[in-house]
Amino acid sequence: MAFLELHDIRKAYYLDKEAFPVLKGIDLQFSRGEFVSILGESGGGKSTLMNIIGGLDRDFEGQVLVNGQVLDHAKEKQLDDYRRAMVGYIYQSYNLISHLTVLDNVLIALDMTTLSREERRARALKLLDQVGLSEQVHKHPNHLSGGQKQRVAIARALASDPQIIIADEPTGALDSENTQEVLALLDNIAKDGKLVIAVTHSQEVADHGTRIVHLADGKIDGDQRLRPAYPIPAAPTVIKPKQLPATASYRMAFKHLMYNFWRNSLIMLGTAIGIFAVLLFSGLGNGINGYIQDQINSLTNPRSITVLKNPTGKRLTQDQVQSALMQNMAADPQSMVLSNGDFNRLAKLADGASVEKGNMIGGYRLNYGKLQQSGTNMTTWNKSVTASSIKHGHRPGNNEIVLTKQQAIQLAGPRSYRQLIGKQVKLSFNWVNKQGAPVAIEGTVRVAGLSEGASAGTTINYATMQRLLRQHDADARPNFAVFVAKKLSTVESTANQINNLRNGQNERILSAITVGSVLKTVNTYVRLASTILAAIAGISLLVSVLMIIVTMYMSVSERTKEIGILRALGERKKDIRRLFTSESIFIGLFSAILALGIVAVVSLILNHALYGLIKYNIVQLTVGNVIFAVVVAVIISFIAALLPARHAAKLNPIDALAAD
Ligand SMILES: Nc1ncnc2c1ncn2[C@@H]1O[C@H](COP(=O)(O)OP(=O)(O)OP(=O)(O)O)[C@@H](O)[C@H]1O
Repeated sequence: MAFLELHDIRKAYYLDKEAFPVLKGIDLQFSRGEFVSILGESGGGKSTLMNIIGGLDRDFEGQVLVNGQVLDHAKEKQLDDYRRAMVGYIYQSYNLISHLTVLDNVLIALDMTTLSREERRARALKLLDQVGLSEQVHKHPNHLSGGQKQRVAIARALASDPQIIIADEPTGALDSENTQEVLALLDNIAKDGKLVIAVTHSQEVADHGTRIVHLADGKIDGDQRLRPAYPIPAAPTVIKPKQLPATASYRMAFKHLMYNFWRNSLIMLGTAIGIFAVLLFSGLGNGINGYIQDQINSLTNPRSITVLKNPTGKRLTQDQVQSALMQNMAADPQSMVLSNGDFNRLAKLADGASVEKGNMIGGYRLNYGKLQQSGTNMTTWNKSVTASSIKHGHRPGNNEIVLTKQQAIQLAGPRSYRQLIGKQVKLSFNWVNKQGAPVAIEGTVRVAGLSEGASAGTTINYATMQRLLRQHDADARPNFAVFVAKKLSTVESTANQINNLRNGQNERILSAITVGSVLKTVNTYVRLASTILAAIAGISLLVSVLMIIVTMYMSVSERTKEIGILRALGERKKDIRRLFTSESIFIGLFSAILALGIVAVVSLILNHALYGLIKYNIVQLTVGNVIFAVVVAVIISFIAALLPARHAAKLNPIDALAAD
């Protein structure tokens, strides 16, 4: 039984539905140990026949039998396995992969065998030594002569120990000396018991083989045996094939990335800028949010709830409470008075650490020497105010007041405003007595400190305020309360309870103001700003994605021939797809690392530059942000590569090999 049989092989190419028959019924039988030369005029169909024998062409009629088994050319997977296990190719134009070294070019065929890493390397080096290239193994193909390139191709074709070697014009591009050497190598391969089929135009080359088959007009018109086939060795070495492992694709993708290092660096830089924008804006979002919280918390104790009388009886929003308070405080101060009953009810609420009484006045005047200043709101010092809101001096003790920096500047001038601390100022305001008649209040207080910042306020010692009011026979009953919760987590629910306290007429009696609800409003704006920033970052990320897509498409068209070579070696569509997706994932991953580096430097600079101004690190990246950026980078680079990789995998191996 012949090792390889061709039965009635027919093939036509179609141009606008018109058939151009190239092979018109080929019947041939080949045995191992033969060195067969296929001769014929140009365009006679020799390469077409080789593609069919080599399992690259699936579109033909007739049967190919290997070892008595029909090769089902309808099944692509079976042909992949056949090429991987059985066929080694040698081409006229060598078809080496330019970005791999000589050694790696041979190793790619060995990646699809069950040999261990060391065995693969040892075999590749041995084969390169046999073809006389042991000194050149670390060179890239473009540093070799034509003869040397063809010898690398022979070593690669032999690497996985295939039984059939197909050589399409193997000496076509070589001088006579190299031609002789290559022919001797091919003869040696046949001597090892392999089937060598070489296509040639040259009678001289054909005469070196054991048999010449002549092809003319799509048919065999001569089959001449020059000498007997070589005997087959008793126990041939068998190297078992296996499918390409994923790690081999990753390795190759990485090597390609490194080979085009500078070009890829630019692409990675471009992608990194997109990821950097995402990271920076997330970090800024965190920082601004944290800064605002910090500012508010430093001015106001977050566990405190300011409680006011609700003169409307209805539910009020925080804004309504503020404006109702202002109106009532001016028009009818007594409507805002909190009764002992109110305080008792507050004291009974769960989770209360303390309930404090406070007085708040609407309009007042301050006099220092000849200068006067009027203010709109002053409260007694209470637990909702934190000591850190006082930037100079200290909290108001007995007979003391804390002014805002602005007030101090108006009273003492921008240069010497701080010297106001410790000085006496005259405080005057209008209030009412218990009967509701107006009373003018006047007293002298010492400036204890100055508050500064967005929510800086004027505060006076509670006992001092009480004394001032009583001295003038004014109504000294408290008009606000400060409830401090034990836990931050219950502040909002307690505030709700306070808002829901009702009198006998089922009217709401109190309104609660918490810093949490102020924070909520602020956070809404911060979130809005963050969303806008995220959208900008998203756009730059989209540009990055498009860049990767374009790069990958360019890469596929540049590497079309390589795709053909890999398919001829037995790689599956899946392997080709993975080659490109993994390269893209590497780009994404390295871009993310680069972006992290850039954002680390930029945030360091920004934080350093702004710290002096705001005493806060304005860019704050969390581990979550970093993980998110890396994951997003990997996912988008994978998605970006899907279409180009699919396109690469779908290429017809014969067309890919024919690419320039
Ligand atoms: N993909 C294709 N589409 C259409 N026609 C094709 C295609 N490939 C080959 N042909 C035609 O089929 C014929 C046989 O081509 P083939 O390459 O097999 O010839 P060949 O004997 O190897 O020629 P050469 O010795 O010049 O390489 C030629 O006329 C060629 O133009």
